[in-house]
Amino acid sequence: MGATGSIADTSIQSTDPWGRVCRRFQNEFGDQAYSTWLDQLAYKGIDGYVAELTAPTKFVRDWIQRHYAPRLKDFFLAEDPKVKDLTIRLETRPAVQTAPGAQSPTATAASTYPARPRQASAQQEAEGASLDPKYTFDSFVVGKSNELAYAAAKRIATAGEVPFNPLFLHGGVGLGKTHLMHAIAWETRLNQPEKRVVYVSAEKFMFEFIAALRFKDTHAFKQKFRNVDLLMVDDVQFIANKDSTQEEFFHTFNTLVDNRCQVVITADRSPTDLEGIEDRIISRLGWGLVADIHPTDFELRLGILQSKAEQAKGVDVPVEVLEFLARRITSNVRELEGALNRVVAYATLVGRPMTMDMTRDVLQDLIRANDRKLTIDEIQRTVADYFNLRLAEMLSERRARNIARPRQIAMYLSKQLTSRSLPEIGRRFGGRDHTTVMHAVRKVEDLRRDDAQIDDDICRLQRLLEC
Ligand SMILES: Nc1ncnc2c1ncn2[C@@H]1O[C@H](COP(=O)(O)OP(=O)(O)OP(=O)(O)O)[C@@H](O)[C@H]1O
Repeated sequence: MGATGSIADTSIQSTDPWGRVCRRFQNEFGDQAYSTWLDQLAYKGIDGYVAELTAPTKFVRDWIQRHYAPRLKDFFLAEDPKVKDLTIRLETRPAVQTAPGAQSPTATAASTYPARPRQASAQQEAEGASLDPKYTFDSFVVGKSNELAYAAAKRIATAGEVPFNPLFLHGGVGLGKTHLMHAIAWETRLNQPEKRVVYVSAEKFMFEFIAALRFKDTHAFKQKFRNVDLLMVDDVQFIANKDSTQEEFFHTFNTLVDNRCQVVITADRSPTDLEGIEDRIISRLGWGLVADIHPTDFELRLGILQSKAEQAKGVDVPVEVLEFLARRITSNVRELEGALNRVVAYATLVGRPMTMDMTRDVLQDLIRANDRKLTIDEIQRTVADYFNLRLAEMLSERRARNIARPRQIAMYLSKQLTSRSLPEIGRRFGGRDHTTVMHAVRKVEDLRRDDAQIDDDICRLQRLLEC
């Protein structure tokens, strides 16, 4: 929050109208709405008869415009009779800087929100608040590994017929499943506010179900989860081996799908790999569209970092630091964000420009944890991809230079970057002799000295292979 934005700052309240506008807002809409929405704005002053505010993202700006702008104008007018209008401009702020070391919260609570009047009540706002306002489609960076999941999620959030039900998103930890679900919820709220949307973690679904059984209130529970247009259940693997919860989930799921209400499910693995979940449920989960979010590649990690770093206004993050992070922190996006936050926070605190040495120092532990052993298989695939060859082609007997050269480079990299012996490498390259590998290694060493283009290709490949 900008210096002029905090209502806790009493000196501000007494000297400009913003503090008092905030106080009015908080009284009318509640603490939750204040901290979720208004606290994100910065007050810029009153220009003539227009009160000027800025918002950090398009999403926050649009939301406030739609839901709160008329009341905000009233509040300004009450403070200053000159004010006839209100503008909210977009001004990105240093999001990574303000939350050093913090990881984005993962919403776990159920959030239910029926279609709401333009002016939401504080209670309704509090219910919606477990959705993270940062998790929108705008802030989701799309790459090869997540494009199907993104497109399917977007499709659900946009009005119109959806040709698949349910949508089952799966992928490893921290790859954006929850982010996409929240984005669906936010976007649906904007585009189709009449829809009843429920987002719930499978864990919360189970706890609510158990509570309903305990307090003999299963009717209300069923009403809540079956009387919706869009149900999203996060981390469904959680209900593995929980028999009665599974049963209830199955009925809820069937009721909704039979009524053509959209269901979105996420899990850390594909339906067929889910263990401890009944076969009939697994089979139904796979009926719609199953979209896998694959681990990120270097380009996507770099894209995500660039997008986060752009928000870190006032902190200059050198490209080489971004590339270094994208190369070395490969585990998941949550860890990647955490790493950037840590370096930004450190540079800000010590007041020094960010350098590679600083980055290596600050992230020693993370870098060590992300060190991994490259396999010959990965090298072969990366090299084949890089030179636009099929893997089988590269491993074949063909001697045409456009195939033989990449093969030699892959052999060279296998020798450089793994601890495999020459005969082992030969075997992995279609059963070739160790002398062939030795020849390839020498040849590539010579070429690197004489041919700048080849040297450049190999440097790029090494970077791609995260070495
Ligand atoms: N493609 C992306 N673009 C921008 N941010 C991303 C992307 N993918 C993941 N993130 C960010 O990474 C963090 C982790 O994502 P998220 O919580 O959605 O992961 P998840 O797949 O639900 O993980 P888990 O299995 O732990 O629940 C979030 O801060 C999210 O915003």
